[in-house]
Amino acid sequence: MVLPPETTKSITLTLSSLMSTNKLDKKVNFSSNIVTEKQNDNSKKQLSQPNLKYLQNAAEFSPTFQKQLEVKKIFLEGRRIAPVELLPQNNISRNHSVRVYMFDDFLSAEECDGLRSVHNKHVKSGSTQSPILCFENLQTLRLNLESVNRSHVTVSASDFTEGTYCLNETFSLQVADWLNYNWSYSTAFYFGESTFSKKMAALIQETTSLKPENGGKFQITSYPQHIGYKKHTDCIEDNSHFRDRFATVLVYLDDVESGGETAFTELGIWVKPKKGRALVWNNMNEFGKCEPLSVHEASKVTKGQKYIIQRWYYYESFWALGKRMEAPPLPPREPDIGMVSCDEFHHGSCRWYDEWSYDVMKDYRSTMNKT
Ligand SMILES: O=C(O)CCC(=O)C(=O)O
Ligand SMILES: [Fe+2]
Repeated sequence: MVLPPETTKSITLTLSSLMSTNKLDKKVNFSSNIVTEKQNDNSKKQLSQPNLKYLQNAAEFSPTFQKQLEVKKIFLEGRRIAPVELLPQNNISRNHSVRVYMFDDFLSAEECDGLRSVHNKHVKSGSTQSPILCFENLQTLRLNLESVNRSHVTVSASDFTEGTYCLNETFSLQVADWLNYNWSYSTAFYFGESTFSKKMAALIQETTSLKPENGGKFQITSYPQHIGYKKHTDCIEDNSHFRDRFATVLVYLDDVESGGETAFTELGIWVKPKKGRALVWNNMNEFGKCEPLSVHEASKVTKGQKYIIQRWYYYESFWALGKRMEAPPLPPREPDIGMVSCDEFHHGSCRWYDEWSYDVMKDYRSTMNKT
């Protein structure tokens, strides 16, 4: 999916105070960890001046690079956590860098249950109001409408609230209804916000060599029945910079009754969700090039629900990576309202998020495109 919220480019717009991550460092108790900060009422905020401290910190930051994925077996708390390489099941030559590994029992049943429960609570409290819907572009909005037999609804750029790719609250409600609320739900927590985040980052480092400082947020996602996520790469093909997702770590937090497999369509690899099972793969090669063969999809859940936790590891780290940033001032919105972001129609799906990203803003995106 194309959603790089943890990018340094936003410094040209705003970004002021950053919360001290340690403030939220509580005991393992999962429920206290996810998004304890209330969203401010951004509707009245103007773009603030770039914060000097931020700019200084960002300028002084020296990146670390993650160019390899090296897996190994460990024993932890009575569990044997061992990698199994999943080999391409079609005739594709091995002349590419993508490696896919599976570890069963990566997380314990208690950890999976704790993460699911905190995610559910958080989604419930965040979805008391219908969310605002944001789209990759106008064409994505059109194609989404077409997919639910609403091609007769005429939409234009003026349907997006000024400065954004988001619909206003009333139109969001209408489109959400047409789309039948068909999306997955993501909640996030950040390194240092809990002892669990540190434990998980250390476990990943030990088993895969992926450095905690190259990791982004921890994202828990649930897929209701009939929902999946279309075929996509986690990195941006032909990207001109290295601040992109080198590797993905995904752990299934429960079994799924039917469907919900992660399918690497080009490699012919197909993985069934199983509670505690991790899937780890690289999306980019050692030279920082996005590998099209890493393309994958979340097949639709046909019965039950699916839960995963993911963390992306970036080829080149940057100062804002893995830090909870202040939410963007646009679009105007009620406090605590959720966001649904719909990625480019053919390479992504719609997903509800508990936090707002700068990606919804037009001027942010034009800055991204120019740099
Ligand atoms: O849920 C899955 O199996 C894959 C999810 C995924 O690829 C993503 O969110 O980028
Ligand atoms: Fe993905």
